[in-house]
Amino acid sequence: MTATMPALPTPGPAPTRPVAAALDLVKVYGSDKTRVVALDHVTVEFGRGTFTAIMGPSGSGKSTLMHCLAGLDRITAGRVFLGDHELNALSDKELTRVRRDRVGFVFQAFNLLPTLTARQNIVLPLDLAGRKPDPTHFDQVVASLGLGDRLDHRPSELSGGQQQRVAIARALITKPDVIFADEPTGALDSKNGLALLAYLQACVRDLGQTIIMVTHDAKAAAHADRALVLFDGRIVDDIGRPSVESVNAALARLDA
Ligand SMILES: Nc1ncnc2c1ncn2[C@@H]1O[C@H](COP(=O)(O)OP(=O)(O)OP(=O)(O)O)[C@@H](O)[C@H]1O
Repeated sequence: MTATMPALPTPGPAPTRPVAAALDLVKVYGSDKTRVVALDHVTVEFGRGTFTAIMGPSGSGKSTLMHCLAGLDRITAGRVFLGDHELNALSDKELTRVRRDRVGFVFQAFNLLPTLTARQNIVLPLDLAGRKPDPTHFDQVVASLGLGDRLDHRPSELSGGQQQRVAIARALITKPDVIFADEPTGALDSKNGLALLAYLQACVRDLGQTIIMVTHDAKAAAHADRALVLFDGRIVDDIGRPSVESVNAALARLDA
């Protein structure tokens, strides 16, 4: 089932056609005494080919927002759009297919399958969908990540930085509408972390990829085009061209 994405007011500079959006999104966990409002009427849109960081204190709703936008979690109220789909209107089966075909994921723990080679891990989402990789795209992704001579290695034979690059190649291989990255540099040293962030920026700039990244790290957020700050399930700041200073100042205001 598809639906037209409504026009939403866009804060920040240079709006592009949105590829993901939440409209009056509410997510409640539990009931009665255990009831938690994790997202409290969130409205936001993400332009195609943009790189957004989601920040905020622990428990502010960052992961919940990412999971709802990615179709990993069902919403309580409101609407969520991804590509041509209104996720809340899809059956579980349709949602699984959209997630598999239209979304890429990169996690802090690289989540590679240990018994598969790098090559097999990269093409796994296509295998699961019964699709063959486009050889040109495969070669481009592998070359741009410098993985050409590592394709027959298993994850245990790769460094942390190389494993995370395999995870990014796996996320890129389906040409997804959005890549969701959850603390992608969390398990890397600062040199590998910076290299990874530079690569994510290049994916946005050169491939027009859309990336939404949850992070606690102001330095990581400063690599994005935009930083959203969440607090108590609401978006309280929306910073265009974030710097370490502007992000830290926004977080400091939360304590004031
Ligand atoms: N499955 C769940 N069941 C019940 N409550 C949940 C569940 N998942 C999240 N919550 C609650 O929802 C709120 C938002 O959680 P969320 O994980 O989205 O925050 P976060 O900003 O990602 O936090 P962190 O930075 O610590 O990862 C929190 O109060 C959390 O305890």
